[in-house]
Amino acid sequence: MTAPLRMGTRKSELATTQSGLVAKRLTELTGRAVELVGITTFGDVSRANLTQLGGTGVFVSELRNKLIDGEIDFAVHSLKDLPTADDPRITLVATALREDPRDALVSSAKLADLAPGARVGTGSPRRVAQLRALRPDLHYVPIRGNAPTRIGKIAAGELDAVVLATAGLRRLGRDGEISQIFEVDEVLPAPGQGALAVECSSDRADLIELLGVLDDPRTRTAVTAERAVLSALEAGCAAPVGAFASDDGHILNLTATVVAIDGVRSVRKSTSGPRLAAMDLGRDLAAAMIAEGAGTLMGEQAH
Ligand SMILES: NCc1[nH]cc(CCC(=O)O)c1CC(=O)O
Repeated sequence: MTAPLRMGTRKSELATTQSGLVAKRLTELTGRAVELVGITTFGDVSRANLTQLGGTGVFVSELRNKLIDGEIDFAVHSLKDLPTADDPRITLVATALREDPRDALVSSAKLADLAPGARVGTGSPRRVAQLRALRPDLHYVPIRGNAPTRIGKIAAGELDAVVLATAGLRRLGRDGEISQIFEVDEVLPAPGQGALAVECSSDRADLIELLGVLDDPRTRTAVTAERAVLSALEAGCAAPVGAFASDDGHILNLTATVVAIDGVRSVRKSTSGPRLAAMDLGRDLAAAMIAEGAGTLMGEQAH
């Protein structure tokens, strides 16, 4: 009998749920059994604000080290948590199972109906800046912790609303608490939001072939374009950068934005082109945004 594949995952409920979905799909497609290996990352332990942790990949590096050591065969991450910098020892072998990419408001009211001065929990500069453009009169409160902890602050009376990814809420079965899903023209999601990433060691040609069955080609092109924007802007997952692409099988439509933290000034641009030119589309769009001052807007909030 073939030994089960060892799948590394963070231990949060969302991470294990997402990893479980990938494991189930892999077993369906290949007949291979999968064993789950729970791993604690620096991002799980540190209580620092994510924007202050310095550098990207706080949720990812430990899992990558274990892939390189051979302790695990593959790892599953939220694609939006992956750093854009390429590590040649690691292969992004599949981009899979993209859920609704949009951001959601968890509250008893829609954003427009919250009372002036209401407290909205989110630590993401991207979300704060875009929400300020819609409701400049609300208080945006930085929060951390997993989704259930964040939502719990509403019942505890600390917050009136929290903003989270619809994808995570659906996967946790908490989407019944959503009062509003933001359209992408209101709040542009983070690059890669809603999609899962499967990584393995670049040395393992056997696994690259086996795990490749998990890849969804349209998700691959969309997230390639979105992440190319982020990479060309030299920004990480804590930057005030939104990007969303959709691939109809021929044409890729891509929109990206950089928003100043005051929510007033922003650069937003769209483009479209052949799906196989995803990387160039993203890179060219970022260059056009920089020409319109996107770099200056990002620089302002770096420190
Ligand atoms: N940065 C944390 C993170 N990484 C992925 C998700 C949700 C799932 C996803 O976007 O795929 C979340 C929480 C959130 O933003 O609500």
